[in-house]
Amino acid sequence: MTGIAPLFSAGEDESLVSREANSLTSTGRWALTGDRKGLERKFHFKTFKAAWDFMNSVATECKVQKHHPEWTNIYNKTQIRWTTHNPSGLSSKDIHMAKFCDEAAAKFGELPSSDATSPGSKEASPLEAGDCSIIPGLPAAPLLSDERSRFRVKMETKN
Ligand SMILES: C[C@H](O)[C@H](O)[C@H]1CNC2=NC(N)=NC(=O)C2=N1
Repeated sequence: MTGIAPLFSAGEDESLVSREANSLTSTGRWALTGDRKGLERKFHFKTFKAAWDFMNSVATECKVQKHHPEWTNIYNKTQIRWTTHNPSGLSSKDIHMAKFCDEAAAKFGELPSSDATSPGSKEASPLEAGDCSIIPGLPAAPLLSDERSRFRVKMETKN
């Protein structure tokens, strides 16, 4: 793969994590995050229940791995970012969880969706997809603290 190299979590086998990250991004589904410290992708399911069951199965593996996602869910779509907070960067746990997500999503009937591409693409984000959209144009995987305050501002300006 050409393209930008990840920033690895300290102590990682960089050539191994790099190869595995490349193989995940080469499918076109996972993308390196803007800060190069993580991988992210969207998952699209038929129903909210399927998305939620998928997230529950990922959550169970999170407990096993002691590793946690940055994610959002809106209706039948889930956007997930895997990055390691400490030490900061991309790690083998992120790779493991990304692969786990791909396998779990298939089990829960992930839809082949043109929308399930890298978040930076021009495709519609879950919020733009119209299903449960409250604020069109809000980023799909917001940093919670930022977006909560943006949400408040939006709500306040309505009154
Ligand atoms: C003690 C515990 O294992 C750590 O705090 C874990 C928890 N989950 C984690 N999840 C992620 N994504 N990055 C971490 O550095 C991390 N650290």
